[in-house]
Amino acid sequence: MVDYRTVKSVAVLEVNNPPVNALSYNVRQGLQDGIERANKDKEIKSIIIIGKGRTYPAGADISEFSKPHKGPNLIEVGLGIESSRKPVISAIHGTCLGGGLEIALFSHYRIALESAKVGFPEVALGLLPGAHGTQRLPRVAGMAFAMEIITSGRHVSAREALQHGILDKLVKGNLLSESLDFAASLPFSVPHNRRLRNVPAKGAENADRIFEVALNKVKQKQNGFIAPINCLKAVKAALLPYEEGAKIERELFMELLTSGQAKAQQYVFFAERAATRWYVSNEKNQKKCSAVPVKTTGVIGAGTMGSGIVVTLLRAGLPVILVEQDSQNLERGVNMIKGILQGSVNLKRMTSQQMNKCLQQLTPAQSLDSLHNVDLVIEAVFENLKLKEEIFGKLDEICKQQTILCSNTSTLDIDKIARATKRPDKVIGTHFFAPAFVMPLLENVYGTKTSGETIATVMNLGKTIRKIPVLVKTCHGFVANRMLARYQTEASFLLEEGCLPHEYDQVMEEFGFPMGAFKVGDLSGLDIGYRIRQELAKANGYTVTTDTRYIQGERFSSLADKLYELGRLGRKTGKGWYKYDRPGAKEAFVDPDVTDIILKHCKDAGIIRRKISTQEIVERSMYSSINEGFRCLEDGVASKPEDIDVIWLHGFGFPRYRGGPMYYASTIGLAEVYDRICYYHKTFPESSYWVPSDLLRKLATSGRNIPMSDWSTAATVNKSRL
Ligand SMILES: CCCCCCC/C=C/C(=O)SCCNC(=O)CCNC(=O)[C@H](O)C(C)(C)COP(=O)(O)OP(=O)(O)OC[C@H]1O[C@@H](n2cnc3c(N)ncnc32)[C@H](O)[C@@H]1OP(=O)(O)O
Repeated sequence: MVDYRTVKSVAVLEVNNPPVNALSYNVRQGLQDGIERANKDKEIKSIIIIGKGRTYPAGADISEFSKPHKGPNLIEVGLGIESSRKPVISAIHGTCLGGGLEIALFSHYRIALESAKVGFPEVALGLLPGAHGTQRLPRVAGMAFAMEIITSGRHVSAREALQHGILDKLVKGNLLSESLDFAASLPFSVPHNRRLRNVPAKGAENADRIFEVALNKVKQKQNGFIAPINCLKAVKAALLPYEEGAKIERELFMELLTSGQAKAQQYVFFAERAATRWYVSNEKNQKKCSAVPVKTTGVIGAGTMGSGIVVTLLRAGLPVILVEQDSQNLERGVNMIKGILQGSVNLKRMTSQQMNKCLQQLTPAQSLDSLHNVDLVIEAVFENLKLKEEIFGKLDEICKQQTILCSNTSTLDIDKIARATKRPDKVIGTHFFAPAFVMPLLENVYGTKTSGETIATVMNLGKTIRKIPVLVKTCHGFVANRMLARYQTEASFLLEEGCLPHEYDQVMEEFGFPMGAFKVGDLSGLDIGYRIRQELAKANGYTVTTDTRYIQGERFSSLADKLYELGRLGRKTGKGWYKYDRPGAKEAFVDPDVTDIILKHCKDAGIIRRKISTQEIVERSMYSSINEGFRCLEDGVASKPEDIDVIWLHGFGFPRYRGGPMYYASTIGLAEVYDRICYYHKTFPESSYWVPSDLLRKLATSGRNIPMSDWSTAATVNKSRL
């Protein structure tokens, strides 16, 4: 795991633990042994630590955090490096992160390739840099920079790291030979100030103010997370004598390590990577199927969704033909695209040149015929099956044989859309989330006949356009909207039973969502849900009015439709579940008119309102969704619980420190979740979604604590084998 060799009078310790040279037990042991051996060897004058392959160590081995500790810990290894009598140089390339950067800061010198990145991403794992990183970074880069880097977890370019004193030298070309030259230029002994423990933290004079500013920022931006706060406290402790600061860092680290948040965030790290791996059958899976190249694309529909998708494709360097029949709508769409890109320039996320390059790749068009030669088309028109079937039928005639046809539908059956073509193997759903140029999730939806090649291509496309692609099977609403429907329905029933929109939203925001369901409703527009309900009614042969209380025996709340019919469409009209200073404004105010509408609605329907507890709001919102999540696993619509969690984290802003709804259920305990679902089923028999999922029942009553990794297989085995 650490190869030891000598080059003239230099010992080279090369970490060899692919893919990212994580500091696993064997690596730590190898580094400790290597430093000792080099110090004992009279011929050796200096020591270089370097990574083999793509990177310098990118951090501790995250999978070891949940296992019993083995071998020397990172601090022991680091202290061994610092106390080495012979100078130790860290030679950095790739991503030098977390524990990797700590090893570099224990070293006496740091030299790096210009392309390297350094950083402390521990905060994203619910941790702090617990091997003295919080004590050492302020000693080279100052309190303010250390607080910013450690609480944001951002990757810092080598150039910026050099400017802030984290690196001593940048080099080009061969890192090892440059490091050997550097080593040859060093004195034989280690100067006092090259051992960072001997250096005071920079910025001590303004430390209190820096801390307060940083604390306010994390409270605003990372509300609910405990790690950023502990990170700040630990960095502040760097003002104390070294041993005292390190002791405080240790206490704050242990507090985090044993917290539920760190466990959830580490689960998310692996879930995000697992979600991009896909398996449908022995023939259709990631290992067997290759993506076809996508060099040219088309998007149909220049509305908000279509324009957002175009921006995402352009930003990834893909040329796009945007088709919209109506010239005014096309112009509006192109202006929207320009506006979004200009916004990125204003925020310094891209340069004007990059924006112009993107715009050169955009071809507006009014006829589908212009798509005849593209590799992949994404249809993003209004959510109407007939319209989509018509468009896919035409595309099938127009596009070359190999073109992959994607629908940005959020609910409709991909098999039905595919049947409108003679190439169902090349038809797939690509469900983007609004705003498409911001939201990281891409829910890819395969139909019965979608080929493995088509799936591989859109999963690959997801990565190319910097989204997190998750694969699910077609059904009404797929995973995201199928589960969300339960969440939203329960929210509307809770209003009827006793909550007000702001009371509900406050509870769910305290749970960790960035916005409660009613603020989200106002943001998306109440007309969207209204149209979907009317379409659904039409398709299923019933009518919905503001007096409707039941639909086909199921309880229904018409409150949202009442607001719609009063012209309260949300932010865009300045009135929705809340009121706003003006149309388009962001700040929501409680509106007494809405309270009156709700109270009258309840009175007319004969509903006696009651006080509803926080626990009931959270349980009904989350457990109804979780029950549906288990059904998705049961039906094979989702292939693993991680996929569901990633969909909620990146599609709906589920709090990362709770892991996702399925992980959250595992922390509550499936037996408890199942009991409460049974209780709500008994209490609300007119809402059939409370019928407990068979899979959940099997898992919850198995008498064993079945790990999440076995939930999907449990869907296919009978109870006796559980
Ligand atoms: C008393 C003792 C106190 C001890 C205190 C210890 C304090 C130190 C803590 C830490 O160091 S925490 C870890 C900090 N580092 C990170 O968080 C980096 C995480 N990794 C990444 O951000 C990325 O992987 C990357 C390095 C930027 C590379 O990205 P890329 O997209 O190229 O590859 P990935 O698909 O993300 O990863 C490839 C492969 O490697 C696995 N992996 C990556 N990092 C780690 C890790 N630190 N530990 C274990 N495994 C890691 C990742 O899961 C992928 O695996 P597969 O999915 O391919 O199986």
